[in-house]
Amino acid sequence: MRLMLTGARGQVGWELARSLLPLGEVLALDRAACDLSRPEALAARVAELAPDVIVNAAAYTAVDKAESEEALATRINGEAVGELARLARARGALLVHYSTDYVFDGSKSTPYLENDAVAPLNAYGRGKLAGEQAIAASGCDHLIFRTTWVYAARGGNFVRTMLRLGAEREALRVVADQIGAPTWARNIADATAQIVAQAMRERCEGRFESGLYNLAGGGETNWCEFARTIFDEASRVLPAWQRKVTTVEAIGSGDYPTPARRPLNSRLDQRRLVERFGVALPDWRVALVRCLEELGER
Ligand SMILES: NC(=O)C1=CN([C@@H]2O[C@H](COP(=O)(O)OP(=O)(O)OC[C@H]3O[C@@H](n4cnc5c(N)ncnc54)[C@H](OP(=O)(O)O)[C@@H]3O)[C@@H](O)[C@H]2O)C=CC1
Ligand SMILES: Cc1cn([C@H]2C[C@H](O)[C@@H](COP(=O)(O)OP(=O)(O)O[C@H]3O[C@@H](C)C(=O)[C@@H](O)[C@H]3O)O2)c(=O)[nH]c1=O
Ligand SMILES: [Mg+2]
Repeated sequence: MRLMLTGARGQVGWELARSLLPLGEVLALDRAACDLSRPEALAARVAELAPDVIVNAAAYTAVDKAESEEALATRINGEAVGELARLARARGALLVHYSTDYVFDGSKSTPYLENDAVAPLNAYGRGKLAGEQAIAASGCDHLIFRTTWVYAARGGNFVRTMLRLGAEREALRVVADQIGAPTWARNIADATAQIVAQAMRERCEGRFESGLYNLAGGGETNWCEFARTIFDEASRVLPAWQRKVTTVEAIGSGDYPTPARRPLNSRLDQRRLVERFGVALPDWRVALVRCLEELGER
């Protein structure tokens, strides 16, 4: 089996490049090798690589910057995704893609189900929604995983930002009214590999059905509690990390102005994934400790 992987140097892409290895030949492409800001160039790349599966881990993920670059964000997260989907459809390949909790406005009082009404609050969310819709419209065989609050030992993410700030400053202010579940990129990648293996068997047997699935860490928290947990666990398992922060003040979103609005409720109900694939990601605290331990081994 030939698996074309885009965004191979991103948080999820980096982990996928390893997790997908047992499935076949992984054709891992970074931004230079496959640039989604040029959708018109994708057809030649796909023809050349002849993949059975296209795993799209590339995305424009700078949420605040997207407010002033919506056209570019939407070209990458919407138009290019539609082009990949049409190319997958034309050659009978399976498309695996990731989307986000930011397709929702966060006004629901319980965790979001896959078929809840979407209403993105920001440009990034609108572009990601356009990508989801383009895939559905293409008619290709696909799996879309909506994930949330992704972090990893490498790349730009909240955990690494907090480790940096917590070693520099005595006091931090972090929003406590946005709730969700941190998700370790490693867990996303491992779950993806297991699910793709199952999906390819189902396709051989002619009983595969495309679908959209929530895929997020277990449990729930808010950004402030997440930050405090990062500091407590890092103090315990990362001896080389010099903790300076003593106070993490819980604030409201209104006290932390950003260009992009963010949903207050980012919780994604995991039941559909469990029922269809028997896959559930570990509790966010367990995954965080594993990731920090790995950072400490470097
Ligand atoms: N990060 C998060 O919190 C969340 C992410 N997601 C989704 O999960 C998926 C994976 O995200 P994640 O790994 O966290 O994101 P990252 O930002 O870590 O990685 C994205 C990768 O895409 C690459 N990229 C950016 N622009 C282009 C382009 N024009 N052409 C090709 N590649 C490009 C980046 O390249 P370069 O390294 O050169 O910048 C980077 O390697 C995405 O679909 C994202 O929308 C969903 C919910 C939460
Ligand atoms: C650095 C910092 C952030 N914050 C807040 C801002 C924001 O509400 C929250 C998290 O900050 P981030 O910049 O990591 O948030 P953000 O980049 O919006 O994270 C999102 O990324 C995209 C790609 C997604 O798809 C989402 O699931 C989500 O993970 O913490 C503070 O309150 N204090 C701080 O010191
Ligand atoms: Mg971010």
